[in-house]
Amino acid sequence: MSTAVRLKIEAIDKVFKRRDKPSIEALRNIDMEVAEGEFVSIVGASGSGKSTLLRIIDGLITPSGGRVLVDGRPVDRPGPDRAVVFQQDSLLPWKTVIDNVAYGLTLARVPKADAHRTAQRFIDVAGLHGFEHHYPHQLSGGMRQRVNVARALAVNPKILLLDEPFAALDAQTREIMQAELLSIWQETRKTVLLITHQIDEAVFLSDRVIVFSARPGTVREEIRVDLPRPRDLHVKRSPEFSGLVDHIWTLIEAEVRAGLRQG
Ligand SMILES: Nc1ncnc2c1ncn2[C@@H]1O[C@H](COP(=O)(O)OP(=O)(O)OP(=O)(O)O)[C@@H](O)[C@H]1O
Repeated sequence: MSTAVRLKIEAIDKVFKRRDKPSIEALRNIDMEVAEGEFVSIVGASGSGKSTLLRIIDGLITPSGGRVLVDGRPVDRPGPDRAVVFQQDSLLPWKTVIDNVAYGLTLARVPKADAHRTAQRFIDVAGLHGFEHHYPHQLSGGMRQRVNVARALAVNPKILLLDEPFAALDAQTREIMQAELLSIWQETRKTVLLITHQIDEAVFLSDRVIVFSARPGTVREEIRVDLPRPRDLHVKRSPEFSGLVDHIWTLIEAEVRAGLRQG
């Protein structure tokens, strides 16, 4: 595996200033790296600043201190090198699947035939072959999220940022989507940073899991996941898998209790 650093987070702090109310320190001195082609997840208690960090990486929020580097170059605004998938799908309801997936390319003035060819490739990768001309309302929640992932990949970003992409799905669909995401990742080998509340999801998908402390979010621990790849859902029944999940659970539980004591 390549060890080139694709994403570097250097000493990121974030304090939200609020009118007539105390400021909120969301993140404190976050340092982390994601290698090219690596799949990394961040887990942590609610309010530990995970989404804030993802938005800083995407360039939607300005940090109070520190910087984000992609391939060694600082970034401070959204750009085509980073694509985000959020919990709620952001598909255009009046456009078909293929036009939704091709949308970013058309905005970048890629000729329609080329845009559709690329879109078709990622529709196939995402297991949506045959649904190209459906509209979002004709699809299930899981399928809509696959369209979102296909759309994010179609613009060929260097980094795919996933913010709780399956949180709105039921438990069974969510498990299937985890396996689908893994096969998409195995095929494309994108650099991925995922935020999730589900510890088992993080362990199943990732090369590394980063556990955040309660607010202000700091890196509490980094856990390498050495489960063999390619993985399928059966790996969740292995003792190694359960051991990792238990360990992360214990860390987060301690943070949640510490957070509750702080109020
Ligand atoms: N725009 C904002 N203005 C003020 N406070 C904010 C703003 N955005 C986030 N916060 C606060 O910053 C802290 C971190 O929020 P964030 O959403 O990043 O946490 P999170 O770890 O993603 O939480 P969750 O897991 O519940 O989604 C929270 O206390 C939140 O209320």
